[in-house]
Amino acid sequence: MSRIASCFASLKSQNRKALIPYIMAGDPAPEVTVPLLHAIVAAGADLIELGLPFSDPMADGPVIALAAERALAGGTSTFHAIDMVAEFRKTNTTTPIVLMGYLNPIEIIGYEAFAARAAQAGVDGLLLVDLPPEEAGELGDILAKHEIDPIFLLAPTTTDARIEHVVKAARGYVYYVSLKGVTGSSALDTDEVAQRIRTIKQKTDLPIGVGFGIHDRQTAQAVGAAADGVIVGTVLVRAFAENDVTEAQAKIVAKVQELRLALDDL
Ligand SMILES: O=P(O)(O)OC[C@@H](O)[C@@H](O)c1c[nH]c2ccccc12
Repeated sequence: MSRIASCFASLKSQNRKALIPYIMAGDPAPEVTVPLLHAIVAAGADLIELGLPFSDPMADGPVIALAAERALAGGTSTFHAIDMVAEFRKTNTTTPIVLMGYLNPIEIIGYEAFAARAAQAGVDGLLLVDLPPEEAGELGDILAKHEIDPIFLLAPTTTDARIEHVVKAARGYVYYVSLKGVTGSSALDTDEVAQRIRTIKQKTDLPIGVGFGIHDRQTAQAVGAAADGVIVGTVLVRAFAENDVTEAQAKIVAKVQELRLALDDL
């Protein structure tokens, strides 16, 4: 069983929901990331989405786009991000890590070189925002060979026919984007999210993680009641824009703890 599958299976057997923080690799500096990964696991993260810095992150709002800029300015590349996972794996062999980014840097590296190195580092999944399953062909085969789960996005506007198609190509979990717009948007309609999750669940047994707009106890509980996991990005990443590194880390840890308690109190 993959690390992602066993993570969700173990949570399910305990009737708990996955807490999935998103952080940007190398934000604001390379040496910050690995200790932060360990700290958020200790604070209650079940799985981590690690952002790959990219210069044109079109699905991201200003908070995460600025995090990518800080990471790039600090010298973090896709390979550096993979090395951070290898470093993390020296002392953590259970928490799944999904790399999250855009296709371009991976095309430049080459699919095989990327996947081989990511798999060796202990990466579990890959989500490329601008790569729909229809276009994943060759990369999909290479990821399968290296046992890296391809994660795909479903949006409020995805038709039922397309949901079927996407979930067939997906492994690990399905990422349902709770609202239209870019990361960091608010205006979460939790009733609509719950209804969409029911529709998706009729078409797949994969766990469903929901992200966009989750930032506090109330939004985590409302979404966590319907989904298998909640993904939280902007409210964490923002800490680095507003504080020095030590304070930012403390705020991120406190927020992860708050969300963990909220999900365990459902
Ligand atoms: O930032 P939010 O609203 O908490 O949503 C999670 C999101 O940031 C994270 O999963 C993510 C970061 N970059 C993305 C690009 C597309 C989809 C999702 C993402």
